[in-house]
Amino acid sequence: MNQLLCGNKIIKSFGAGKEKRNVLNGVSVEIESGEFVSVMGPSGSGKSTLLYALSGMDAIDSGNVVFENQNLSGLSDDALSDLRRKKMGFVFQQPTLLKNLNILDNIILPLMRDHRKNVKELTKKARLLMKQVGIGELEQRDITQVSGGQLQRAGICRALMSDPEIIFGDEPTGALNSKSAKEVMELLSKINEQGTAVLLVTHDASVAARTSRVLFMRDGEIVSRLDFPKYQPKKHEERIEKIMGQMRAIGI
Ligand SMILES: Nc1ncnc2c1ncn2[C@@H]1O[C@H](COP(=O)(O)OP(=O)(O)OP(=O)(O)O)[C@@H](O)[C@H]1O
Repeated sequence: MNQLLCGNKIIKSFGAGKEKRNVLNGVSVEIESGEFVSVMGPSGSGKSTLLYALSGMDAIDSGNVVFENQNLSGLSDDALSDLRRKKMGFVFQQPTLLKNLNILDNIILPLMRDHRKNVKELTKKARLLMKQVGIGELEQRDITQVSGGQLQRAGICRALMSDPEIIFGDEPTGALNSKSAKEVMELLSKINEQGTAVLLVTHDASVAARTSRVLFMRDGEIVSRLDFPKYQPKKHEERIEKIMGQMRAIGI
């Protein structure tokens, strides 16, 4: 596999003067093309901050982030947002969809800037994705007229519109009931099997158990990791046990 994303000795602080505090303390992480990786750790350990640093959403104090051999800090703001729009997809705990647009328009909106003349093509693609994730009937619905799980699936369709190399998920199942969470994880697994790398932050060992590598964070550092073989449903509980055991062992 090829290296897709690499963070080297990332330091990120918040605040200034006496209030300044390092939230990432020299974290290094490598993600290969097509990998499925999760990040776990206590609240405040820096998981989301790491995700935002690796995706170029937040600037870092020192170290570097390299995506497909490009150092993100060497890119102009325009080039960086272009790269993010074309190569990265984002799925958040609460999908940031617009209330005055229906589901379909929300899904195609981010790419309208690149494809002004291709609304028809974008619509076709969005419809295909919606069908694949099981929300094909909902395109005209307002975002207030669907369930949390359906909304998250719409968020995933939006993230997939540009055929990204990687999807970043910040607690993508955090606001869902366990059934919807399981469905969303099945969907992310399917997307990963089709070749898209997925990096997600989660508090849920059952979510992390679907991934093939779990990174454990504490105080702004990756303190441990677990690598798993190809996912097998019958080994799910065993994987959860391993993850919980590792967390106990390192005291998080
Ligand atoms: N914009 C910000 N300004 C100041 N402090 C921040 C900012 N963003 C995050 N922090 C602080 O950085 C630390 C790490 O936050 P982060 O959100 O990365 O943690 P986390 O591990 O994802 O936590 P959680 O599991 O609760 O979401 C926290 O102490 C948080 O308060």
